[in-house]
Amino acid sequence: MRLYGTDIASRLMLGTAQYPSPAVLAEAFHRSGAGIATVSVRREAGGERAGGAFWDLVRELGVTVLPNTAGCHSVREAVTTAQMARELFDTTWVKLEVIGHADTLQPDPFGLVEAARILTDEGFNVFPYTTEDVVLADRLLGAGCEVLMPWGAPIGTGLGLTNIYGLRTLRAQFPDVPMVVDAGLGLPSQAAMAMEMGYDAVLLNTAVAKAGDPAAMADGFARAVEAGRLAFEADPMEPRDMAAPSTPVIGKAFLE
Ligand SMILES: CC(=O)[C@@H](O)[C@H](O)COP(=O)(O)O
Repeated sequence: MRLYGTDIASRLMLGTAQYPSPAVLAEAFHRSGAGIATVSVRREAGGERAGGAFWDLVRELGVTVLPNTAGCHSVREAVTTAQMARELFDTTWVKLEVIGHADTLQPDPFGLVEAARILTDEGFNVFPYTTEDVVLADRLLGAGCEVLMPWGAPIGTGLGLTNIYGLRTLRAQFPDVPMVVDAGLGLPSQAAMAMEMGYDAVLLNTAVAKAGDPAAMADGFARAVEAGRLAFEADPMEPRDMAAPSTPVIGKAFLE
């Protein structure tokens, strides 16, 4: 998978928040084989884990760091946080979150496009956390984003793919744009489904960090992502309403 000119081996991306301990976080990453770790710059920089130890732990994971602007509710906050992330991690990559609604953590579509334009003009490679809205997707691409990250469901809910029609439509409308289903996944089967639909990758955090055994869950997600991708590439059959016998011709084992 190629994102902003960089080859990423794994199609699973993991968040770094809410793990019970640094050791569990490291083990979960190890079992997941994730190629990208996302880090909330604003939360970590301001919280009890502020300072070198947490950043060092993230760097030691040996994966590509995708800083995010989680917790930002305005364009200004998001842009400032992205600029801070660039200094901290020496990267132009940023997962852009501009939250517009406190209860659903739904992105603010207007602020998102505005912030995306400012950041791409400043040379950032923006990964916008968005919805399945095709018009918003079009505006984000117009603002210079080359990757989209539509939600599966609101962050932290574990509800899975709540708008399958919308996600299918989005995927079909922009077939050449790399897209990552980000947020709301609760189970590996939901990640597999996103991959079967042709999404390029999934990003999740809560489902792994809050599992009873985060490392085992990370492993489960890794296998599901791989299985889903294999199925997509294998050109799945079209479902049909009418039954059809699996062995239609007597005495003929193969179609050829
Ligand atoms: C870590 C991160 O970037 C989250 O904001 C992300 O959207 C993951 O969401 P879940 O915790 O629902 O998987």
